[in-house]
Amino acid sequence: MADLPNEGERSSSRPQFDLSGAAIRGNLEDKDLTIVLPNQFGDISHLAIDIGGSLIKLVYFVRDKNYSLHYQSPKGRLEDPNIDRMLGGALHFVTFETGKFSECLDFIYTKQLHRGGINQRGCYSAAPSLSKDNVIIKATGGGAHKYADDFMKRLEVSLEKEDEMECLVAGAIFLLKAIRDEAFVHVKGKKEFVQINQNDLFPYLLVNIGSGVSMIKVDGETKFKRVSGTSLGGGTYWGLGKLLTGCNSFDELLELSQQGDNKAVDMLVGDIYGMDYSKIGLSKSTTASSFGKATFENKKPEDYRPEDISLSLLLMITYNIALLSYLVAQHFGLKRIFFGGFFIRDNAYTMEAISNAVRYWRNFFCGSNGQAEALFLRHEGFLGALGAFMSYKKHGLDDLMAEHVEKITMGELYLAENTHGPLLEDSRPEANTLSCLNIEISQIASEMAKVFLSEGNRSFVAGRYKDAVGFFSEAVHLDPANYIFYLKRSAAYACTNQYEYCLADAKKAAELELATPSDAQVAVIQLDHDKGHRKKSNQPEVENQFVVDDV
Ligand SMILES: Nc1ncnc2c1ncn2[C@@H]1O[C@H](COP(=O)(O)OP(=O)(O)OP(=O)(O)O)[C@@H](O)[C@H]1O
Ligand SMILES: CC(C)(CO)[C@@H](O)C(=O)NCCC(=O)O
Repeated sequence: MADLPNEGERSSSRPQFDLSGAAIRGNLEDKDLTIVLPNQFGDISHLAIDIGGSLIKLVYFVRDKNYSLHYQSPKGRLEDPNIDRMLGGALHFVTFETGKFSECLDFIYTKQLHRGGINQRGCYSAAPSLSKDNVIIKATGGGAHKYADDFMKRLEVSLEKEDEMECLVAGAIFLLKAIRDEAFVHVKGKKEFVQINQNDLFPYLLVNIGSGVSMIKVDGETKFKRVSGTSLGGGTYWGLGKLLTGCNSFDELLELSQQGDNKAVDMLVGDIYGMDYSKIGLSKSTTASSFGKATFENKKPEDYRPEDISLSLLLMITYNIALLSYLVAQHFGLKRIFFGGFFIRDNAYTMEAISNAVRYWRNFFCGSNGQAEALFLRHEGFLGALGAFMSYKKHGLDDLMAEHVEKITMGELYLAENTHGPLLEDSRPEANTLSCLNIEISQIASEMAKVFLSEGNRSFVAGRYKDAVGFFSEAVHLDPANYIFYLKRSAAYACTNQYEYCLADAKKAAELELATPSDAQVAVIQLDHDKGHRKKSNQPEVENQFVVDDV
């Protein structure tokens, strides 16, 4: 087992990730993207973030004994205070809209992810006494630069910036090398998972369709170059779609496209020729000009159905990105094009359109000799965040023993009809992605406060009064209306000879506890008495009567 770092020594230099046995938790039909790391025994950094033009992506690790291959629970072992450090765990994936940045900060704060998170038993996964100066979070994307000050102000953490392209590449390589059932092709509406021979992975083209599009030629783990890009991206679909249809969310716009008929908006070859233009290989149903029909029809914008507009826009964007990608791949002689980014949104229609376009241009240019193929990744939108996560310590995937990386056989087919709906569903509500936006923060805060309360109690009983003050303060911060937390902190302050604070907290507790004033009032009297006593004897003795059971 890896040596454990000293508490409080949290820096960017971290023990190696143990990726052996890494696997996606759900089955192939699931949207659950949680990645289980069953053999991660050493300490591990808990949060990385990718702040893009449209979306913020979080990846965080939570230890969990259920995911440990080696975990046995003989009686007594659970009492080992170091047990948490020996367990495996899982990587969780969450997104927020960049425009709702403060909700993301609330989420991180409430879960205390910036301080190492809370483990299954409700304890800090990292050092509770962590010096705030040491706390860094790996971050990538443009927002890592733009929002660094906000992180410092709200969470008192520094963002350690990692280059966006490096992170995209590192994230993709991690997924392709370590995770089974990650990559797939889309054929006739179905996903077909593919086994990628690790010795034959490079070179490939990585096309990340975010707000804008980056095309990266990847020749090796650290050998890559951004060879092209286009501003015609996910932001264009969502931005134009919003303006033209009045939709309130990306998912609503995408949903509309499913009921759309692009022929109602697009000018087809048939509209121009009245027939196929077979000499150059264009059938009459081919789109000749996206949105072109509006030029000759005497209609107002509101006469066009939002469904048709959405589909026309979706096809316009996907076909053009696919064409550009194909041409770039062809130019560099690359046979695989991996498409990532949240624009894809696990949407069957989008993937089908991209795959068909790549196939069409491959046949057009190379006939049956063509090899270029479109591939997709289940963690499509999280490449950058995963890359940032991996960068805590340049992990060197080659160090992994080959037999540790599970190889996949051809996965079961995935039915494309099921690909709509929320992208990332998780059986546990706290690990949901977009649904996190609706999370009841105050309820979580109250639960978290109880966790801090019990940690405080534990420290108090163990005589670690300063730590107890820290824990009870966190509880007060999270749930300032609960008198118990002030009462507890008051007791802890008494033990550290901070009588002014002790009395102030006891009074606050009495003030809050209107329903059953007796507890708090007794405490004030008791503390007033203790204060006098201790001033005389100078002994930090406080009776454990204040350490009552958890609320
Ligand atoms: N809930 C959503 N809200 C907004 N956009 C969404 C949503 N779901 C999917 N998208 C699509 O995903 C795109 C953003 O993808 P992604 O998160 O990969 O890029 P980004 O990091 O925000 O952008 P960039 O890398 O260009 O800064 C949006 O432009 C939109 O097309
Ligand atoms: C600016 C970035 C890299 C930010 O992620 C992305 O949005 C992008 O690649 N846009 C396309 C820019 C261009 O090459 O025209």
